[in-house]
This record gives sequence, C-alpha cells and structure tokens, in this order.
Amino acid sequence: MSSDFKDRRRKTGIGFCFAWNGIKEVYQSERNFRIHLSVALLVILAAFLFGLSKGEWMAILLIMVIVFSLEMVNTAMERLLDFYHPEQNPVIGSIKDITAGAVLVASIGSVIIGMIIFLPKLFMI
Ligand SMILES: Nc1ncnc2c1ncn2[C@@H]1O[C@H](COP(=O)(O)OP(=O)(O)OP(=O)(O)O)[C@@H](O)[C@H]1O
Repeated sequence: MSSDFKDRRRKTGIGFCFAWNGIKEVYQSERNFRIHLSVALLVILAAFLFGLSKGEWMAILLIMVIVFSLEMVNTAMERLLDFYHPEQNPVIGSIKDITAGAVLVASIGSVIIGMIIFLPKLFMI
C-alpha cells in the first residue's frame, strides 16, 4: 500500500472521528435531539411490528435523517452566532428563528408522513 493511500485512509478515519464527536456533542447537549432520537427509535420499532414496505421504510428513514441533520445544523448555527455575537440583536434573533423553523418544518413533515403510513395500519387492527 502506498504511503499516500495510507495517509488518505488515516485522514478519512480522523474525519469520521471528528464527525462522530459532533453527533455525540449534540446528543449530550441538546434535549430536542434526544427527544427526536427516542421518537425515531419508537417509530423504527413500530415499523418492524407493522412490517412496512420498502418504500415506506425509505420514507421514514429519509425524513428521520433530514430531521436529525437539520437539528445538528440548527445547533451549530446557534453556537456560531452566540460565539461571534453574544449580544442581543434582531438579525441574530431572526437567523436563529429561521433555522429553528427549518427543524419545525421537517418535524411537521415527519408527523404527516408517519400518519400517512401508520394510521391506515392502525385502523385495520
Ligand atoms: N442574540 C440574540 N438576539 C436576539 N434574539 C435572540 C438571540 N439569541 C436568541 N434569540 C431568540 O431566542 C430564541 C432561542 O434562541 P436560543 O439560542 O436560546 O435557542 P435555544 O432555546 O437553545 O433553541 P433550541 O431549543 O433549538 O436549542 C431564538 O430563536 C431567537 O428568537
């Protein structure tokens, strides 16, 4: 194996570690992230119990990934803004509102997708 290839592999490994630390950091510090994770685990359990189709699995997994990713971007944005501009400012406030709004939009979407998939199955019981 060339040293260049080994170097690149080592860098990828380190990058993965940093990214994993980021996920751990958000998990430990953000209550909303932990709530979303608990709900996601319950939904995955329900998905196994109801035997979802491949398309239904893809829909719930995709929306979960979107919610978690936006939650992390929202947290990063809040920290960035607090670091560079700790004072109150209407522009900072509206940027934080917008990124929080993005999480809310995805969360509402996830509830709607969940209802479309699970409600008919619940009514059949
Ligand atoms: N520097 C600021 N200037 C003006 N308004 C702010 C500022 N910081 C926060 N806000 C307002 O307070 C809200 C909450 O901001 P904060 O940074 O406390 O997020 P949070 O409560 O930790 O949110 P989350 O629950 O998503 O982590 C913002 O959406 C914004 O409306």
